[in-house]
Amino acid sequence: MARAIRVVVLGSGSWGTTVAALSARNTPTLVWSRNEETAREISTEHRNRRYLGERPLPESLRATSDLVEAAHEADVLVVGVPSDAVRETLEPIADELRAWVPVVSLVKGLEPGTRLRPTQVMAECLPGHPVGLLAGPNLAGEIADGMAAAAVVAMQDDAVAAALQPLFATPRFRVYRNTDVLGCELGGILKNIVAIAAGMAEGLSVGDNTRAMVLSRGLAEMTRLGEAMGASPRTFAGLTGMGDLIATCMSPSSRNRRVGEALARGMTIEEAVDALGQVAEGVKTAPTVLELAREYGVEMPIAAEVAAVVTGQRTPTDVYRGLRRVAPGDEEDIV
Ligand SMILES: NC(=O)C1=CN([C@@H]2O[C@H](COP(=O)(O)OP(=O)(O)OC[C@H]3O[C@@H](n4cnc5c(N)ncnc54)[C@H](O)[C@@H]3O)[C@@H](O)[C@H]2O)C=CC1
Ligand SMILES: O=C(CO)COP(=O)(O)O
Repeated sequence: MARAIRVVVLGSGSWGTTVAALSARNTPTLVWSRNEETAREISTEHRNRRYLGERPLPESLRATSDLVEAAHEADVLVVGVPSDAVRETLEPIADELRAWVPVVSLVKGLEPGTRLRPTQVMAECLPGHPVGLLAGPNLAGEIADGMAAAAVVAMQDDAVAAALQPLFATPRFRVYRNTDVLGCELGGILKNIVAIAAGMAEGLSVGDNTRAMVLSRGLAEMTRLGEAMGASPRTFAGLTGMGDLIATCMSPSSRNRRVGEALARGMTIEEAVDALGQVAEGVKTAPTVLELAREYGVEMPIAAEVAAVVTGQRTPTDVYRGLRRVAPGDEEDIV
């Protein structure tokens, strides 16, 4: 009998640990933490208290703080560190992985400086490995609590996606497939910026119509950039686009939304990020996305406003007051 596929998850934050817990229900799974104490806590106490409180993790989930040991074990490699840590995490293990180990990104930000998407960074660091991602409306705490949710595994090769599906799926976690890796990845990255705008709306107590306007025009500009970059616009109407946008903008537990709320209540960006103590990818991604929008000749007014706030050039109140000054164009004018 063939041995079971071994999944290795790099990163033991809220989402890396949660995905590792899903996978551990299906197949042997090891999670790598840069923090030795966290690795011990996961292996022996079946908890990751800093990120997931007292939620129990499967007893079969093992953890290590040895990156090379983790790489040697992987039949499938899942990357769950923040976008600015992907390269430094993967470069040391490029020669430690077996040939053709599929790499699955969980990361929803752009690499600062290079403007590369996480799957592009992964392909650069680990040439010869198929690279794709798992994304969707997946707030870690709810999934760790066993609430029903769905995600998409996106790989260029649908046969690889089909082989990965059952590793992450559980009766309460449906995993769909998509071959539009670019569209699925951009959805997860771009919605974080709109979630900061939605958080500001919450903090300023704007009306529900205003919130709906921000979400729908946010989705329009996400789709516009995606299509200009070569993604299918249909992807943005699915789980990784509209689905993730709705979850993140509506949920009080979204870190990006919480940053927006904190800014609207008068905190500086540094205070808001410090108070969070976890990653909110939209903060660093907003200015980088604007550079991409300029490169592709696409208008992204909401991202521009969010970038102006997170870089300290405008206040949330100015931004929402400024909505009145924007002349509306043709709603269908997507590209
Ligand atoms: N938490 C969630 O609900 C979801 C998060 N994501 C994405 O998953 C990615 C990871 O986020 P979370 O787990 O939520 O973050 P987190 O803030 O909960 O944890 C980040 C983890 O990365 C580790 N880390 C930070 N810098 C590192 C470095 N330089 N080298 C190695 N490890 C490092 C931290 O020690 C921690 O274990 C992000 O891109 C996020 O947008 C995607 C879907 C859902
Ligand atoms: O990506 C997420 C949900 O799908 C998590 O969003 P936050 O990073 O804003 O918490």
